Amino acid sequence: MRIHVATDHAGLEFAQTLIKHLTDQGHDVTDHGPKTYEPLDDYPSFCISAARAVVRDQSAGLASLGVVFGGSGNGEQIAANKVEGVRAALAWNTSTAQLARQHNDANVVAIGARQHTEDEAISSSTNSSRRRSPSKSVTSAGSPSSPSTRRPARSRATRSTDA
Ligand SMILES: O=C(CO)[C@H](O)[C@H](O)COP(=O)(O)O
Repeated sequence: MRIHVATDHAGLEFAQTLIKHLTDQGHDVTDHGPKTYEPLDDYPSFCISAARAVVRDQSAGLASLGVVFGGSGNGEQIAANKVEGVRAALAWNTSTAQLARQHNDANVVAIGARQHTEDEAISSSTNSSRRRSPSKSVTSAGSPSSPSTRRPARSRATRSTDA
């Protein structure tokens, strides 16, 4: 499957980890940037680029999905949804990622890198690439975690609403 990934500085390491994971799984991944850490970069252009690519691929009959990362995922979802033909869902656990595919036919998933561990984000991204199937089986995969561009994951009880 083709998968288009975009982020900003807040999700850069998550995005790079996911890209490696998906590439290792045999997916055809396009990185829409940013490629390097720039604390003042902003997410809209990256996310819109990925969203447009998903629509372009799907219009051509190709299996294609998008994943956009940010600190919260909120702005990234909003930006992606500006593109006609995109149905971007904010996933905050594996269940909401699955439901976004099963009930909403989402073609882009937005994930808040500062709200999750990398393992959670990869699980949500991986599961969001699966549409309703007879078995409804899901898998998740782990990955090494690197902390330099993200804040540590907090427990649900202490998690704040910052992006
Ligand atoms: O989640 C986001 C938008 O929804 C951005 O990643 C977040 O706002 C970036 O914040 P900062 O510039 O303070 O690192």
